[in-house]
Amino acid sequence: MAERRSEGSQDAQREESREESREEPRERSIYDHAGGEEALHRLEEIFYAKALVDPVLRTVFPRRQPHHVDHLTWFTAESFGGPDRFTRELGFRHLIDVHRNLKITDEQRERFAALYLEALREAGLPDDEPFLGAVRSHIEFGTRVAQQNSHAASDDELHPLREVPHWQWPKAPDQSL
Ligand code: HEM
Repeated sequence: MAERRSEGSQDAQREESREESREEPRERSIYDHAGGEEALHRLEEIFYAKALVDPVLRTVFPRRQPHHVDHLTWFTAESFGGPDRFTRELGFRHLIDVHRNLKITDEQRERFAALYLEALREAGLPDDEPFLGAVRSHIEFGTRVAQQNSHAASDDELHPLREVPHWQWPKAPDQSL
């Protein structure tokens, strides 16, 4: 039978997790800081539910695609320093292909980014500035790449990115001194 924790040791555990949350975010991967696969999956699920009913995005997301949330989770996990499942199982070329010819408008790109940040809050992911900064820049960059690729009439017009980007923590203010 599992040993029951005494009141004292529960207090110690709570104290320990408070200590952990005070840990400098940049000391671990963005993926671990976010809460790993489970947290990112929750975020993508909330985001996708919003996108599917959004009037601005309805034309690009007319119906639920069964793999969308999983694939988005794999991509984000890999980009944030987690497992490289997206590259191993799908490959970056797949990402280019799915956005081709979508003709994403500025309004759609901006709405996609806004809903993503809304979902981030609702999913209960960390809300410290370094993490929010990393997600904002990741989504800003990613939506621009997707938009450019969605209009490319030939391969020459594609964004030059050819692999899942490895996102970094934003620079701490004191590092720029
Ligand atoms: C950071 C930006 C973005 C990332 C990381 C991303 C990633 C992905 C991924 C992983 C898929 C799944 C492909 C599959 O199921 O195999 C996908 C599909 C798709 N994306 Fe994006 N995307 C981004 C931006 C956008 C934007 C701005 C739009 C349109 C406003 C868009 C529209 C779509 C559509 C329509 C599909 C295909 C249909 C579907 O799976 O629902 N994406 N994207």
